[in-house]
Amino acid sequence: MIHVRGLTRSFGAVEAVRGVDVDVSEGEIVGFVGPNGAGKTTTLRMLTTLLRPTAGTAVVAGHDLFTDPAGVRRRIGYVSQNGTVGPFSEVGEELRLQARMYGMSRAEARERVSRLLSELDLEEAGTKLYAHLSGGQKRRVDIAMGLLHSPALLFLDEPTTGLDPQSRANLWDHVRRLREEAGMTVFLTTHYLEEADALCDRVLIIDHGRIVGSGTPAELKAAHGASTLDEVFLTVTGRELREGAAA
Ligand SMILES: Nc1ncnc2c1ncn2[C@@H]1O[C@H](COP(=O)(O)OP(=O)(O)OP(=O)(O)O)[C@@H](O)[C@H]1O
Repeated sequence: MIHVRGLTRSFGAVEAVRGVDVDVSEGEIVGFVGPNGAGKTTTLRMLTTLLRPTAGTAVVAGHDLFTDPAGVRRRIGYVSQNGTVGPFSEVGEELRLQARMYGMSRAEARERVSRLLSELDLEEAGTKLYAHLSGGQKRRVDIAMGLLHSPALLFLDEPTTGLDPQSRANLWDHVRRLREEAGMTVFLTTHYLEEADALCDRVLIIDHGRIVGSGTPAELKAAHGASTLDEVFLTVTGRELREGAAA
């Protein structure tokens, strides 16, 4: 679903991403972790066609990132940290409007949105303003927005940041269900290593623009003689993720 070699992006003298290789298979949930400024968002923005790489090759969801970015966009969903729904938009209406922009008829849009709202336990949220929802509901609405066109591959940028533990667990249940019921491939960034450990099939660790660790959580722990991913992270980056996050 993702095959990337040597992906690179500089901003002037700053080498944000320095030759990253990524392979993600269909149906995998892959966690992308790293300290602040490590290059996660830059990588995500490149993989989702929002930022042009300086170098590298990449096939994302079956389309070449460089020669067919529109093909990539048709098959992926991207949920950014900020979301895209206006605070004073009525959730259902906004989703239906967006569905119409994807070319659905009025009836198809109504059907698609009501199905997504139901799948994401958002039935009650449909008639509310986005600003009036809980943090967890907002994140699920953001995800619904990213799923309208039934993408095969979903990118989530820190989907659980700022949520309380219960809402985080609930969100993860939904992410897992997307994979189980729709066969969705999910590539996400997170600052919570215990979540990545419990929920990701594989984890990629990026630091200073390079991949410094990759494998299943079990493989990573075994390779570093660690009992938690936090310990692995400390070993490969020389610091704790939360320290990085706070910095
Ligand atoms: N538009 C830009 N112009 C200049 N430098 C940039 C730009 N975007 C990112 N950078 C730099 O590139 C590096 C990687 O940033 P990036 O946002 O990808 O990191 P990150 O891992 O996503 O961090 P965070 O966890 O804070 O979101 C940083 O040094 C950052 O300052």
